[in-house]
Amino acid sequence: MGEAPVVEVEDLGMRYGRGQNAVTAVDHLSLTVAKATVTAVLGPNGAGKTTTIETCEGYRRAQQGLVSVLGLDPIADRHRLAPRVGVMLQEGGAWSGIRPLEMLRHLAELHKDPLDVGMLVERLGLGQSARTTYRRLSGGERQRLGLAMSIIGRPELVFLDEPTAGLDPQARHATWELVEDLRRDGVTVVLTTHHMDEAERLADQVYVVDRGRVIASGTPKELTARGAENTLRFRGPSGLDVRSLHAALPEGCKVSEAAPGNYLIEGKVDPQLLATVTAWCAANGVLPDGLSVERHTLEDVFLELTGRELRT
Ligand SMILES: Nc1ncnc2c1ncn2[C@@H]1O[C@H](COP(=O)(O)OP(=O)(O)OP(=O)(O)O)[C@@H](O)[C@H]1O
Repeated sequence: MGEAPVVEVEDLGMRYGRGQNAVTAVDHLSLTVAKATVTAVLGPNGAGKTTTIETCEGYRRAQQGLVSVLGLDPIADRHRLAPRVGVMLQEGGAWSGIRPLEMLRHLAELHKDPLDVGMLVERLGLGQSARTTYRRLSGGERQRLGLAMSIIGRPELVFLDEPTAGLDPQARHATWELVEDLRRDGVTVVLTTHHMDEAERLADQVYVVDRGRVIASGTPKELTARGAENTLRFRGPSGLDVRSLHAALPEGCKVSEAAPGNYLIEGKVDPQLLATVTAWCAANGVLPDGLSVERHTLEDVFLELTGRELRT
């Protein structure tokens, strides 16, 4: 038997409003989070990620199903959970007149063994804004402060709602590194994101959510290994005879001219297939330009499962 899950959501159902105007935000959603792992809840806007995570944080009561956090009930056991769980909300969480440095020092005093305030300020690039009042901080600065506030007390478990939304690349990377350090220190992290690269980079386990339901789950590797294996692309003159190319390839490969002069081959892309394609090109006097074998991404997985782009 492995260790008990840190977070367990079973058959969660959540609706907003009543009667005809009711909106189903979360629909029979189940997920399990193991200790000292990073779990990403990945999905487009409105998929139900925030509602799910807010239920785990004890801000909303589960209308259907069960939610357990560190073996406790997020609402009934709120006071026992508070010192053990860090929460980064999508919006704010600090008073408008307070400065980041004051806020962090204040929180540090409330904890027995806080992280070093200076280290957090430095790592999250908050040095410049450490003495600016909260109301004057940029969205990205507020977000980085929110992250610092959620982890300063060395929680066992952290919930991060869209931790890198709107951050510049440098701040995104600083956030990712911090999350990786948390995992290394044995902290369990649950985050929501609509960036598949973030889920691919950080998560041990990904739950792909759409319209309130989990439509796929697994490690990033497992998820991207399913369905169409790989894609081979090349550019050439437009109007090549794709039927002739298709006939040269093993059964099960799809060939298309995705845009004029842009050719796409989907299927089991192996060295043999690559050799067949280049031989066909040679026989037809075509010099393939920009020939590339592309890995299946979580973005492709989402597209295949829903017929829609992830970033909506
Ligand atoms: N307070 C509310 N009242 C009514 N409907 C709501 C409320 N909060 C969320 N919803 C609806 O519930 C659904 C799920 O929203 P939720 O915020 O959980 O999704 P999300 O995946 O977190 O999206 P985002 O990435 O935009 O935050 C959406 O259709 C949303 O419009």
